[in-house]
Amino acid sequence: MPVFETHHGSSPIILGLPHTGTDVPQDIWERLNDNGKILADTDWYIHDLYAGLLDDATTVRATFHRYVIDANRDPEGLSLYPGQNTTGLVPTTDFDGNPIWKPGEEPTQADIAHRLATFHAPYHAALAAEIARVKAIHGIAILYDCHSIRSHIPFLFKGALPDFNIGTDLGRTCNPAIEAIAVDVTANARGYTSVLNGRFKGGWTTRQYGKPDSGVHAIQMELAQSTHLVTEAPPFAYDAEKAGALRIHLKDILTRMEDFALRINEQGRPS
Ligand SMILES: N=CN[C@@H](CCC(=O)O)C(=O)O
Repeated sequence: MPVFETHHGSSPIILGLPHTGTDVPQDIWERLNDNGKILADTDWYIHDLYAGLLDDATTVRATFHRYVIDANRDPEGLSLYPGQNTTGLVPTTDFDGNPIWKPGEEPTQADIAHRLATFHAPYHAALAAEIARVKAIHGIAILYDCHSIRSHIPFLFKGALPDFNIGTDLGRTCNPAIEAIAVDVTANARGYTSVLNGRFKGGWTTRQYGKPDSGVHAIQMELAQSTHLVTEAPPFAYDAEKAGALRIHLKDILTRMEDFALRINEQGRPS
């Protein structure tokens, strides 16, 4: 079972998709409790939502579920938000704080080490290789990490989440012009709400790869699932009409970021 899928595109944009996978090996599946087996914290359909928005963007998609191991967490196990509720490298709870493993079946240190080597490391080796390949072509690479989450999760945040949650680790992970594109498009998207570096500031992926001084820019987009699902509960069905309206804005963001990267590349070329 391949643990990731890649499309080697020609665009300067790379779409990271760490949380849309639903594959769980049988031996791990048997250790999940009934709550865990709902796989509630999946970024449902996010790869479909972004499909075809750019002509030839690179995509790197984890096919394994985040309950196997979370590709958007520090492999050393460091918390994304020390002191706040969040989920870990191999989560023990879902986003509501409820256990996902049968009693006595929580992952051991040996399990975590095995899953790091089998899932997390190969996914990130593929992502790093694509970033290097794209940067070699264009002199710049923009990693846009695609996420979604339920809009109401009291364990993680108060009230309702905005529709678009842009994360750049307080501006550290990309050129300000790239951040500004996401802010401008989402602020002007009628009927939608948005925030920059609110509750979701960018996960480990964004923080790890976003090194603007070296030409690698990273930005995370966390979408409220109410923008493209029928309901944010099982069976987590896709709402094609809502998604169609949302895709217009996502396409605008990605197209403008691609144009920015191609322009920078042109300007940076020796004459
Ligand atoms: N849908 C996923 N959300 C991300 C959020 C990362 C962040 O805190 O910015 C995650 O848990 O990995």
